Amino acid sequence: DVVDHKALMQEALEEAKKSPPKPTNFCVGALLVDMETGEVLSRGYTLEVEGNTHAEQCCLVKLAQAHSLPEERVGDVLPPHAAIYTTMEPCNMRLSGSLPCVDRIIRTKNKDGAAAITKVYLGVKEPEKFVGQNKGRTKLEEHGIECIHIPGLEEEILQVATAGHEK
Ligand SMILES: Nc1nc(=O)c(N)c(NC[C@H](O)[C@H](O)[C@H](O)COP(=O)(O)O)[nH]1
Ligand SMILES: [Zn+2]
Repeated sequence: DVVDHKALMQEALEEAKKSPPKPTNFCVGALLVDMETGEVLSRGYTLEVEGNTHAEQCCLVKLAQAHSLPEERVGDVLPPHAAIYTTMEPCNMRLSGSLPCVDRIIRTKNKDGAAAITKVYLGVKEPEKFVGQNKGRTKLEEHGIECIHIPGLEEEILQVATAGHEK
């Protein structure tokens, strides 16, 4: 395999550590990667981009902005096999009511209308603290987007993710 999944998940965790802790969300880090070359196309962490933004959302919007595109058109500039590495599985519902990352990932199509992001690598499932069980993986799989758990970093990912929560 040309890419080292655990090394990329570790890089996503390094992004998560940059996120300002908050009691009402999780500190998450994410990468957007070209699966054929292993090149990191974009990185993001929770709240990096102004507004109440998620790590996966930041990856998408930063790359779109770099090409003067709206977030929903980022697929235009993605390679045929892009993947997201996120320390926590993409959200499927957000207490703020903002568009969940599962929907942002699904709507990202390339020029011929196919899903531009075909794999999601996740470090941990979302703890059932804010929105109960996250059914996002099922929804992604229904849209042909494979979700793969990369084990080994769970403890540190959760420690970083909940840094803003009262002990
Ligand atoms: N995958 C993921 N990436 C993130 O960057 C992030 N913050 C969460 N967090 C999921 C959690 O369910 C939501 O943070 C709460 O539901 C509050 O919703 P808002 O974040 O305020 O929209 N999950
Ligand atoms: Zn999200």
